[in-house]
Amino acid sequence: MHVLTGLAFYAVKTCRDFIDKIVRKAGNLTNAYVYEVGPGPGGITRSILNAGVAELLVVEKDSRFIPGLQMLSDAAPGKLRIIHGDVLTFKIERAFPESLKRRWEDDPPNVHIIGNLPFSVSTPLIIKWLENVSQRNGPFAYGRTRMMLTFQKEVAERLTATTGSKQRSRLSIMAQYLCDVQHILTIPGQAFVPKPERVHSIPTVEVQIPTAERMQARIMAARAACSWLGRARTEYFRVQLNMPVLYHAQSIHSPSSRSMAVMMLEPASTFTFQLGSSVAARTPETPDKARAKARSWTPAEAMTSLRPLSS
Ligand SMILES: C[S@@+](CC[C@H](N)C(=O)[O-])C[C@H]1O[C@@H](n2cnc3c(N)ncnc32)[C@H](O)[C@@H]1O
Repeated sequence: MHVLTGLAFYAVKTCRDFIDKIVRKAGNLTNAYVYEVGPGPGGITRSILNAGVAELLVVEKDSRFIPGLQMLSDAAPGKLRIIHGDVLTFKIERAFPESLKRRWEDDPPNVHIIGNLPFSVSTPLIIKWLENVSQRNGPFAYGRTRMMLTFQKEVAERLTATTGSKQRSRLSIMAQYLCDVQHILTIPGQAFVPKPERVHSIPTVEVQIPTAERMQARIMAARAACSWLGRARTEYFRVQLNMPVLYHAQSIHSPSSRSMAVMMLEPASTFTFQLGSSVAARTPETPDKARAKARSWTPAEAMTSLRPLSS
């Protein structure tokens, strides 16, 4: 049993079969390059190594875990690379061979991120990675790198919250705009040591990056909606929810975590995605042509929730 004081630490202590099951959810890892964040005592690490990976790179901040990880590395020569460092600053984009890189529109690269995320860093880390997705750098310099991550219940609920749900938040909008997020498994609280006081179950969330076409459709959609509103230059518009919210659609093209967080509110996103799909289907040529066509688009009741910003 691993009990550490002064540190938010929950290791998966459950049986090997269950940990293997968690790892299998990441897909076929044979010959894959895997980046594990916060391996701790190496429970998940062992299962990843058993899956026949080409290389597993782990980043662990706490020096107390390094000797145990070193023993695992000795038992699997050339397979496990240990970095004693911080996942928030580690540059994974330089860690794996260049030859693994794929274009965004290609199938995902054979690179996977797996982690039972340290609770204290889970939110800043996922926001950083979402920003990396939008800029196609960091772990996404390899292409649409897949992530299978375990979050505390509250964070997972926000990541997967659908329109209208109570947990719907900036994080939901940002994650679901940039990725397909799927809740794949819930790890029961008793599977952790020490048993979390407040958390009864730990959902594991799979995050996949959408294809370039889907991404393009979303961008066109948002542009089209802005244009329809007749403010193509400034691309500001107001979304009427419970209270009016102003956001800058330009951010869609160069989203930062902060601006992403305040845009793509549900009525707009639902509507713009519908509109965008129609526009994309009719005018597959360029966003500009799509935008021009969008001006003549007559939206139905959905527009009652969207109002042009009065100057
Ligand atoms: C929730 S535990 C998970 C341990 C193990 N993966 C498991 O599932 O049993 C989180 C681990 O992340 C490590 N950690 C915390 N913050 C970190 C950071 N900024 N960079 C790297 N590792 C970190 C902790 O030391 C701890 O080992």
